[in-house]
Amino acid sequence: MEAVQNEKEGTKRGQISIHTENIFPIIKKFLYSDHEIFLRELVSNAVDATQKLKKLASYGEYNGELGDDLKVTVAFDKEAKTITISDRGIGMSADEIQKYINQIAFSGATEFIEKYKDKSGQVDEKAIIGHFGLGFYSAFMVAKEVEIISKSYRDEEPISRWVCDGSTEFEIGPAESRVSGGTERGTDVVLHIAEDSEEFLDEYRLRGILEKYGKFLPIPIEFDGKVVNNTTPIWTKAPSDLTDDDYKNFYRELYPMSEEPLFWIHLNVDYPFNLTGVLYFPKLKDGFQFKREKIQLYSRQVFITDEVKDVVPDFLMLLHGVIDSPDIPLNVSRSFLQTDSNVKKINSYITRKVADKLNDLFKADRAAYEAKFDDIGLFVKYGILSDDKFYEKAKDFVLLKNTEANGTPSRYFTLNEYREHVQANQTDKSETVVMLYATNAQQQHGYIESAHRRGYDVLLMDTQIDAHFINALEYKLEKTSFKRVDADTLDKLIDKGLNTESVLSEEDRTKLKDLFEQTLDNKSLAISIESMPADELPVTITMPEFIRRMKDMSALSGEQSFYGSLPVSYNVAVNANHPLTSKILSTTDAEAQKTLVKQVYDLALLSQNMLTGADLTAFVRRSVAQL
Ligand SMILES: Nc1ncnc2c1ncn2[C@@H]1O[C@H](COP(=O)(O)OP(=O)(O)OP(=O)(O)O)[C@@H](O)[C@H]1O
Repeated sequence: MEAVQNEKEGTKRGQISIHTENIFPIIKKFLYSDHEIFLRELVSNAVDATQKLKKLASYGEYNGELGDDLKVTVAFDKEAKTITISDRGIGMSADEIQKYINQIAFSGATEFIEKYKDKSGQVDEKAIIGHFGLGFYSAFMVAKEVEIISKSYRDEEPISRWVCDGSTEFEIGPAESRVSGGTERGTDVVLHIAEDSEEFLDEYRLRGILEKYGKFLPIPIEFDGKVVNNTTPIWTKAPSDLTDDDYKNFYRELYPMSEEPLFWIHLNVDYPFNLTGVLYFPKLKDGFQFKREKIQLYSRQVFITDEVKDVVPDFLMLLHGVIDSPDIPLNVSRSFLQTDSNVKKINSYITRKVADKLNDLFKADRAAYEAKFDDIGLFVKYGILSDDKFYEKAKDFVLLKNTEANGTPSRYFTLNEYREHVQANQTDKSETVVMLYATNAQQQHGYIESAHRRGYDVLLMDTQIDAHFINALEYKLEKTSFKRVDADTLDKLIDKGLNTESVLSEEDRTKLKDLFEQTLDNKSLAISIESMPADELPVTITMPEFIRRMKDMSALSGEQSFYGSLPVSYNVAVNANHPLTSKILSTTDAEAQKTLVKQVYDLALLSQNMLTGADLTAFVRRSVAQL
């Protein structure tokens, strides 16, 4: 540290000096955790160099032949233990090599953009990948020695050769020819692979890396005589130039084994950040059997990662597709992504676009939207749960589906429509609209039917996310509560304050309760005698809403929770007004009375799909004996 005496006595000011010898090994080791990245960096440089040449030609600053095949070639030699990346781009003179390569972190790319910014006002920053002036050095993660043989596009410059063994010393001098033997413009980067990196001297491995990172690079990349990339992926084109088939084909290119997507969104922004991409809504099979990490993140057509956790809102992680943004740097780190303001903006932009698209689909063709809703519903509900801004839009297009009633097929409603639909008949004495739902139309059939008989409507909430969804709706919607049809007796589910008269005396009620308690002899059952309409079942088993819902919610989160570990409790409501109840009371034979109690209780279990094993066998025997 150099230090100078400050005016104030005893205080010194200084400047920390960094020595390249010290920092070089650190860069080599920590620049990228993944060594295969070297190829991405070097191929990106070669693509950049080619793009720059095209740019110069378009500005009239390069008048030579561009050649038909402005491609980048990757080759390897197992014997010589080399990997060579060659391009026919702008090339470098000896001075430029000294300037761009020898000065770490002095990026030629940044300088290039600066220089050409004002030229025509249309320098395409997006076309230039490099930004940091560090990428080249990733070569030393796998090579013990690196050669650059380069011929500048300027005719007067001779071919130069630079060699460095990864120390801070290098050699530079003239060369006779390029690696190909010719003297044409462009650059060869020859890596002499270190012993611990010989795994890269393998056709399969190299092709894999090229296909992973370079699948959509804008300049053809040739490996082993074949071009590995598609230089004009659809996200680089204007939506108006694309057909549905183009989008579907591209989806297949990305995910060869997948079913056709439901629909897609073409993203395209250039202010306040740059972003293009196509997001697909996949067909989701059976609730939550989806795979995350399906969205691929690119920066100027270079693949970066498929961990888009911070760029894409969590609830949209189920989407598929690509996002390309030059505003996301190549060497991204998690902590960077989390704090970067562009990333936050991208996140809310994507949320908005998705909401708008869904809204458009809903408005444009409701029937088609409804047909897809079973698949889309998961995104929409998940979005409502996780993002208030999304909810603000989604509340108009999220749909509720009811169960079919007496031959009336089920229908979809928006939140407002549904409220309208049930308000008159399902408002309780505290002015709360009670929305009834079933989680399994088959298992809860008996309860659904009883509700329908009273003219109530029952929603179907049969996806795993629904417990959370209705919980969220209860918070968001005023004076609304959701109750599962079997959460209580109907009079209590929607308590209108109208009590059905009981035909039983107080004494009979106590007697009946004691009789059920003794006969069923189960401490976890809460038995009550209720005055219900005579045409409802003699016994109804219910499961209180709150604990059950909490259990359902914790089941989805997969975590052990307080509610998850609670035992299920059941309420047994005996219908005081049912004729069988009077019959039980008037039966004088104690055994016959017990049999009746067991029988009506088992019937209630049976209707709830809860009668199994030995209890079921006993019930069947008992029933047969009575016939
Ligand atoms: N194949 C090449 N042809 C011409 N110039 C090149 C080539 N490879 C590297 N360069 C020059 O060397 C510079 C430094 O390259 P380097 O990869 O270290 O950084 P960068 O590409 O600018 O940024 P990044 O760190 O993002 O890769 C480049 O900006 C470019 O000017």
